[in-house]
Amino acid sequence: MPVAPLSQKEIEERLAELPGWSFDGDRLSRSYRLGSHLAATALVVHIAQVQEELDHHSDLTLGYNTVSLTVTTHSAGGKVTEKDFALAERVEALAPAHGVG
Ligand SMILES: C[C@H](O)[C@H](O)[C@H]1CNC2=NC(N)=NC(=O)C2=N1
Repeated sequence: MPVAPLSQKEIEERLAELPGWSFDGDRLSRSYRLGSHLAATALVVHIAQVQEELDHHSDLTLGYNTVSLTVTTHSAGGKVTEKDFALAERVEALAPAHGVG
Protein backbone atom coordinates (compact mmCIF):
# COMPACT_ATOMS: atom_id res chain seq x y z
CA MET A 1 0.00 0.00 0.00
CA PRO A 2 1.42 3.44 -0.91
CA VAL A 3 2.45 5.63 1.96
CA ALA A 4 3.22 9.34 1.70
CA PRO A 5 6.56 10.89 2.65
CA LEU A 6 6.38 12.99 5.82
CA SER A 7 7.05 16.72 5.68
CA GLN A 8 10.21 18.19 7.16
CA LYS A 9 8.12 19.64 10.00
CA GLU A 10 6.49 16.29 10.77
CA ILE A 11 9.88 14.60 10.75
CA GLU A 12 11.38 17.17 13.13
CA GLU A 13 8.44 16.81 15.52
CA ARG A 14 8.63 13.02 15.53
CA LEU A 15 12.44 13.02 15.87
CA ALA A 16 12.16 15.18 19.00
CA GLU A 17 10.50 12.15 20.65
CA LEU A 18 13.32 9.81 19.58
CA PRO A 19 16.59 10.88 21.20
CA GLY A 20 19.57 9.22 19.54
CA TRP A 21 17.93 8.99 16.13
CA SER A 22 19.00 11.20 13.26
CA PHE A 23 17.59 12.17 9.88
CA ASP A 24 19.92 12.74 6.94
CA GLY A 25 17.37 13.86 4.33
CA ASP A 26 16.22 10.42 3.20
CA ARG A 27 16.69 8.04 6.12
CA LEU A 28 16.36 7.62 9.88
CA SER A 29 19.42 6.19 11.61
CA ARG A 30 20.62 5.08 15.01
CA SER A 31 23.48 3.05 16.45
CA TYR A 32 23.52 1.09 19.71
CA ARG A 33 26.48 -0.16 21.72
CA LEU A 34 26.01 -3.46 23.52
CA GLY A 35 27.97 -5.36 26.16
CA SER A 36 29.25 -8.12 23.89
CA HIS A 37 29.06 -9.49 20.37
CA LEU A 38 26.38 -12.00 21.35
CA ALA A 39 24.31 -9.26 22.98
CA ALA A 40 24.56 -7.22 19.79
CA THR A 41 23.59 -10.27 17.74
CA ALA A 42 20.55 -10.88 19.94
CA LEU A 43 19.43 -7.30 19.37
CA VAL A 44 19.74 -7.79 15.61
CA VAL A 45 17.55 -10.91 15.80
CA HIS A 46 14.97 -9.09 17.92
CA ILE A 47 14.88 -6.16 15.47
CA ALA A 48 14.53 -8.61 12.56
CA GLN A 49 11.51 -10.21 14.25
CA VAL A 50 9.84 -6.82 14.62
CA GLN A 51 10.66 -5.96 11.02
CA GLU A 52 8.94 -9.11 9.82
CA GLU A 53 5.93 -8.34 12.00
CA LEU A 54 5.70 -4.81 10.59
CA ASP A 55 6.68 -5.86 7.05
CA HIS A 56 9.13 -2.98 7.07
CA HIS A 57 12.88 -3.52 7.05
CA SER A 58 15.92 -1.44 7.87
CA ASP A 59 19.48 -1.88 6.69
CA LEU A 60 21.06 -3.48 9.77
CA THR A 61 24.80 -3.61 10.41
CA LEU A 62 26.25 -5.84 13.13
CA GLY A 63 29.66 -4.91 14.49
CA TYR A 64 31.66 -6.45 17.34
CA ASN A 65 29.45 -4.89 19.99
CA THR A 66 27.43 -2.43 17.94
CA VAL A 67 24.22 -2.48 15.95
CA SER A 68 23.48 0.24 13.43
CA LEU A 69 20.30 0.65 11.47
CA THR A 70 19.07 2.99 8.80
CA VAL A 71 15.54 2.93 7.49
CA THR A 72 13.72 4.56 4.61
CA THR A 73 10.57 3.56 2.78
CA HIS A 74 11.45 2.04 -0.59
CA SER A 75 7.84 2.18 -1.80
CA ALA A 76 7.80 5.96 -1.14
CA GLY A 77 10.79 6.50 -3.38
CA GLY A 78 13.31 6.23 -0.57
CA LYS A 79 11.76 8.89 1.64
CA VAL A 80 10.90 8.87 5.35
CA THR A 81 7.33 7.89 6.17
CA GLU A 82 5.21 6.93 9.15
CA LYS A 83 6.38 3.35 8.63
CA ASP A 84 9.98 4.35 9.39
CA PHE A 85 8.96 6.05 12.61
CA ALA A 86 6.78 3.09 13.58
CA LEU A 87 9.83 0.82 13.25
CA ALA A 88 12.11 3.26 15.08
CA GLU A 89 9.66 3.50 17.97
CA ARG A 90 9.40 -0.29 18.24
CA VAL A 91 13.20 -0.62 18.24
CA GLU A 92 13.49 2.03 20.95
CA ALA A 93 10.94 0.16 23.04
CA LEU A 94 12.80 -3.17 22.84
CA ALA A 95 16.37 -1.85 23.15
CA PRO A 96 16.40 -1.35 26.95
CA ALA A 97 15.76 -5.08 27.48
CA HIS A 98 19.08 -5.66 25.70
CA GLY A 99 20.97 -3.37 28.06
CA VAL A 100 21.03 -0.29 25.87
CA GLY A 101 18.99 2.86 25.68
C1 LIG B 1 6.23 -6.75 -0.35
C2 LIG B 1 6.65 -6.05 0.90
O1 LIG B 1 5.51 -5.73 1.65
C3 LIG B 1 7.42 -4.79 0.60
O2 LIG B 1 8.46 -5.06 -0.28
C4 LIG B 1 7.91 -4.09 1.85
C5 LIG B 1 8.90 -4.90 2.63
N1 LIG B 1 9.75 -4.09 3.50
C6 LIG B 1 9.97 -2.80 3.22
N2 LIG B 1 10.86 -2.11 3.92
C7 LIG B 1 11.14 -0.84 3.65
N3 LIG B 1 12.06 -0.20 4.39
N4 LIG B 1 10.50 -0.19 2.66
C8 LIG B 1 9.57 -0.78 1.90
O3 LIG B 1 8.99 -0.14 1.00
C9 LIG B 1 9.28 -2.14 2.18
N5 LIG B 1 8.38 -2.80 1.48
